[in-house]
Amino acid sequence: MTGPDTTLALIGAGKMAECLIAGWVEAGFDPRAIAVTNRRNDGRLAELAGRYGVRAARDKATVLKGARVVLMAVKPADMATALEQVAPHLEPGAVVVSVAAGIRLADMARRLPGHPHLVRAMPNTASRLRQAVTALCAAPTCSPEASARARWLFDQVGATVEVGEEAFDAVTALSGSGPAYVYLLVEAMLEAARDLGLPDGVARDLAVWTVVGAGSMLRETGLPPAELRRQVTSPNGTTAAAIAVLEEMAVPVAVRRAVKRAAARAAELAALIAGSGTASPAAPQVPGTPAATARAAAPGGA
Ligand SMILES: NC(=O)C1=CN([C@@H]2O[C@H](COP(=O)(O)OP(=O)(O)OC[C@H]3O[C@@H](n4cnc5c(N)ncnc54)[C@H](O)[C@@H]3O)[C@@H](O)[C@H]2O)C=CC1
Ligand SMILES: O=C(O)[C@@H]1CCC=N1
Repeated sequence: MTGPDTTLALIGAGKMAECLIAGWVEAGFDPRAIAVTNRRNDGRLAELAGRYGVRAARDKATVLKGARVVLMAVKPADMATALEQVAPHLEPGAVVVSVAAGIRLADMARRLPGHPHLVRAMPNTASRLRQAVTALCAAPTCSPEASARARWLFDQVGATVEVGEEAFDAVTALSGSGPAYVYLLVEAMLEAARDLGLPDGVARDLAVWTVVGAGSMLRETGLPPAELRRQVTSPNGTTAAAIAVLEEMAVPVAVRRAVKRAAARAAELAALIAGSGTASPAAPQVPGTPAATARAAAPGGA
């Protein structure tokens, strides 16, 4: 599946990098065409090399040699340093793709002066199973061929969609972070199932297939989620009783607020590289939540 044009270097060997590597190898990508590096020499590189057969090296010059795609998979706070380390070793035609939340194309360009082929991407961890959705946006300076090269890679691990850069914080909040919202819901469903006396294994199977089935219904029928929900909800039945509790507890309001807070946090993370110094390393609490209220009430709290 791969040739010299898709020789790929990953900068950062964390969770997102591994999900992408797993997806690409599963897609038939030659693991020897993938090189990965990491900041720390803590066994992580050997682990990935052993698990997937990829090449791994601490030295950036080694992994970047011949790379036609350079995937930046470090945390937003580490992006400035990582880009500056990469800059001297880039092949002229390489496309540099960042998957970092918040980091803007203009911020990448500042750290890679004179390098035109820049792409932002927001995948999610389902790339491990080739079921991700990835949003992409290329810099205006990026050649169509380089942009297509980047998109092709993400096509191998799920669906892709091109969006304007102004949409990226919203995309990050929706589909980048989105799997975690679903997992939280399943965690709570499983805790309730245990309280109701269901064995853990049975409950997990039931919950997993429920989520898979609901996702497939959304995808295959194309119906609005409200209509699909209506089909489940018999008047005065069990679902109606459950939904009444969720609405009483303002769960839909909380979810809307959570997704918007994630988007706002992406915008704050942009400041980490822009150097404005306004971003806090940890996400601040949403005003009105118990933790935020407690902090605000504490001496010196804000
Ligand atoms: N985890 C997720 O579900 C998703 C993460 N992302 C983005 O992917 C990026 C990575 O996230 P994770 O994999 O979750 O984080 P992680 O903390 O698991 O991995 C980041 C890795 O980068 C390494 N690193 C830091 N500075 C480096 C440098 N200068 N050179 C080489 N390696 C360096 C760290 O040692 C670490 O192993 C973040 O920017 C995040 O916003 C995007 C979509 C989903
Ligand atoms: O939580 C984060 O900041 C990253 C970006 C999207 C998913 N994980």
